Amino acid sequence: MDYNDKLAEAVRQADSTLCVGLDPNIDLLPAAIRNGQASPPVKVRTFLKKVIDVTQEHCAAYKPNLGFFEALGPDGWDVFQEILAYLPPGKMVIADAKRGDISSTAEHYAKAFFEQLEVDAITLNPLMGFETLDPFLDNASNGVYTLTLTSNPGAADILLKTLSSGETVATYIARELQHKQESSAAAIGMVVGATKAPDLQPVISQFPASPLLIPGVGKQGGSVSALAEALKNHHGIPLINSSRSILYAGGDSDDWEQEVRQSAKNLKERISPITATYV
Ligand SMILES: O=c1ccn([C@@H]2O[C@H](COP(=O)(O)O)[C@@H](O)[C@H]2O)c(=O)[nH]1
Repeated sequence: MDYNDKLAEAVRQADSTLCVGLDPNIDLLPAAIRNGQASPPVKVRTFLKKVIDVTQEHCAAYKPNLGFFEALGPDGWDVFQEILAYLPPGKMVIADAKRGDISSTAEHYAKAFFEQLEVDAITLNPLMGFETLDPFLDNASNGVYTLTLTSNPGAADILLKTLSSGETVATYIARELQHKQESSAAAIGMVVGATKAPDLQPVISQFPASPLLIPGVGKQGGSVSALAEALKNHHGIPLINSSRSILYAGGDSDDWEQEVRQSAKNLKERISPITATYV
């Protein structure tokens, strides 16, 4: 199935555009797991499986961020694979890896993520140029989310700079991605930050059919209502990601799983006016 069809089906099935970010920070795990005797990779595996159990009814997608698994050392890769295998069928799986390199290297990243790990999508960094995306784009069932206007303050350092043409770098990237989509089988999506909602419209309007991956609600403080306004004329399906505000909602409470479940449910409900325009 094409990436955009899989995405539409996942959103329809869950009646949700929520993407749960899987960013397992060993220091923030609930006390009941953190203080146990198991090794850090085992603790992370136990934690994430419980998170997946209690959030799956509320989300369309999961976004594991590779950095958190790599930080576990050699076992981290095994945990990553075990978690991928544990994710329920029908959920979109986006590897947040932010890769980007010359084509002979990028070909190997594409093989690793799409052929070995079999994720649905990967995040890519376009700073080395648009040809670096090519190795990821030959299969219609795959998606890529390209950093376009990121949620962090440093987006102002490059992505919000104005070019001599008068447009921002982010707007230029979005327009180039729209051109690239015309000759690509895979779906080309954009990563845009909810924290940048006031600046989003001129960017995403360059590529209105592009699926969007939107981090920045929750701990980064992005406003859901400002985001809804920015997305008003966008046709590509958005996935709205939150990681820490869901994963660590339970703190050290004995009932932490219920609080994680409730946090995912609450965010699903808050973004439901956005979801409603895509189901
Ligand atoms: O512009 C970007 C791109 C990626 N991220 C990633 O999303 C999550 C956000 O985590 P929260 O805990 O919900 O803040 C994290 O994995 C980032 O690396 C981003 O925040 N902004």
